[in-house]
Amino acid sequence: MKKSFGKTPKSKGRRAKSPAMGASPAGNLTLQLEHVTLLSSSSSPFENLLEAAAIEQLPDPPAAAAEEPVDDRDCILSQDFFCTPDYITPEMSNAFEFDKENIACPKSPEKSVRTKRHRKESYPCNYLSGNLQSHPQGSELQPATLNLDTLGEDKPSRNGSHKKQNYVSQSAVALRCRVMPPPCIKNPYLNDDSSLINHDIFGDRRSRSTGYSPIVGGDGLSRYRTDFHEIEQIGCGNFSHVFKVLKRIDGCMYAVKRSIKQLHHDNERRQALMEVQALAALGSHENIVGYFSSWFENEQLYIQMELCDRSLSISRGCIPKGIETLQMLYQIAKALQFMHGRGIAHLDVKPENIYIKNGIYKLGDFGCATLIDRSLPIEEGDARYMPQEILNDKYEHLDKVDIFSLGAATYELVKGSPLPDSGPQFCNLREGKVALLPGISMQLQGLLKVMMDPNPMRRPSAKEIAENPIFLKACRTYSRKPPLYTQA
Ligand SMILES: Nc1ncnc2c1ncn2[C@@H]1O[C@H](COP(=O)(O)OP(=O)(O)OP(=O)(O)O)[C@@H](O)[C@H]1O
Ligand SMILES: [Mg+2]
Repeated sequence: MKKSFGKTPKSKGRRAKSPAMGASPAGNLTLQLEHVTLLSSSSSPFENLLEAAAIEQLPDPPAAAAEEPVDDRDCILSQDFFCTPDYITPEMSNAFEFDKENIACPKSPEKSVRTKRHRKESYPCNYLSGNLQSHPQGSELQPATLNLDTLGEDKPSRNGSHKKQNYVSQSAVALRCRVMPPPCIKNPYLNDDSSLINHDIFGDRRSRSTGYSPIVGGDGLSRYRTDFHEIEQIGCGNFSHVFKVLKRIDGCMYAVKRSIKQLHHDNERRQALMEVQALAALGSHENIVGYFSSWFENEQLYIQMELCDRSLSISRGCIPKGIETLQMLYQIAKALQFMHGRGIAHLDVKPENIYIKNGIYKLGDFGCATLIDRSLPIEEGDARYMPQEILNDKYEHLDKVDIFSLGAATYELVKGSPLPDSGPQFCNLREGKVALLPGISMQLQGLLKVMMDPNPMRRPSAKEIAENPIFLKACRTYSRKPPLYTQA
C-alpha cells in the first residue's frame, strides 16, 4: 500500500516495472501486421503470438520514377498503387532511395513514457539496443520488412555497398504529396453505418476534389488529412485524443487515436508502439476493439481502429443496468480469456476502456498491455482498479490483475459511484472487504468478491468467469439489440 494512493482519478497510475530477467524471446519469426511484414531474427514483444507469413513480393518500380521532376498538374496518379507507402517494399524503396532520406524501421519499443516510476536501467538489453530514428511526416509503421535483429546496423545493399536498412523512402512520401485526396464515396455495402454518414460530407469532398487541393497539415503533408475526413472528437484520454473519421477511399467510419504529445524520443515512440503491437498481435475478437492501421505523423502516433458508439463511464452516466451488467461482465471476461490465452495481459481494465458498439462490449486501450510471462516491461494502469499485489510490485499473476480490475470496474458500475483512489475504502477493497450492494443479486456480488480476492491465486480465471452459471440465461445467447443506458 503505497505510492499510487495519492494518484488522482484523472492521472492514471501507470508505472513502469522491470521485466523478469532472462526471459527474452528468441528465434526466427516473420510478423505480418496487415500490410506490415516484420522479419525478425531476434525478438519482438508479441512475436510468439503471430503466425509466420510469406513476404509479399512486389515488382520493382522503374527507378527513374523517383527521380523525375514532379509536376503536380501533369500527373494523374492512382493512390491505390503509386502513392500509398503501404505498397512500398524495401525493394521498392531502394529504387527511390537517397542516402539522406531513408528512415530506419523501429525495433520493439521499451515502455517508459507514461510511467510514474521509470526504471530504464532494468529493461532487458534487447529492448534498449538499436535506435528508433525520428520519422518524418506520414512515416508508415506498416510497409516494412524489418530485420529487428539488425536494426540500426549497416546492411549490404543491392550493389554491395553498406546502407541502413530502410522502410520508407521520403521520395515515396514526396510522391504522395502529388496526389489529390480521393473523394469521399458513400459505401453502398453498408446498411446501418451509411445512415450515420452525413451526406453533406460527400458533397463537400466531391466538390473539393474537382480542383487541385493537396491536403497538407501545419507541418506539411498529412496522411491523416489525406486519407480521412475528420467528423468530430469522440474521446480524450490522458495520452490521446480520439476522433470519429470517415475514410475517404472506402467510405467507412473509423476511430483514429492520436497521441497528444509529440513523441520526440526513441523510448517514447517505442512505448507508444507497444499498444499497436499488442493490438496487431491479438488479431480479431468480437469483444476486442478492431485494429486497422497505424503510422507516425508529425511525431505523433495515429492508430486507426474500429469505431464504437461510446465507452462506459460513471462520470458521464454511461452505465449498464440489470442484465446488461451481466452481459458486459461476460463479454469482457471472454475478451480477457482470448487475450490471456495468447499470453497477453491488459493491465488497464476499467469502465472508460470498455466500449460498446451495437450492444456488444469491447475492450480497448491497450496502452498498458504486456506479456504475462513478464518478458516485457510492466506498466500498470489506473491505480483505482489495481490489486494490492501490483502496488507491492509483485507480478507473478498478471492475468489475475485483469480479473481484479474487471471485478472492481463492475463493482463500480453496479454501485454507481466512483471508486476511491486512496484512503480506508481503497484499502478495504484490496483486503477483500467488499461492502454489500443493496438490490444486487448475491450471486453477482459473490462473483465480484472472489474476483477481487486479495490472493490472486484464489481469483477465478477469465475462462472460469465466463463459464459461471450466472451467465447461463443472460449472456450465452445475448441480444444484439443496443442496450438502454442511464444518461447523466
Ligand atoms: N475505437 C473507439 N471507438 C469509440 N470511442 C473510442 C475508441 N477508442 C477510444 N475511444 C474513446 O476515447 C477515450 C480515450 O481513448 P483511450 O482510452 O484509448 O486513450 P488513452 O489516452 O490511452 O486513455 P487513458 O487515459 O485511459 O490512458 C476512450 O475512453 C473512449 O471514450
Ligand atoms: Mg483509456
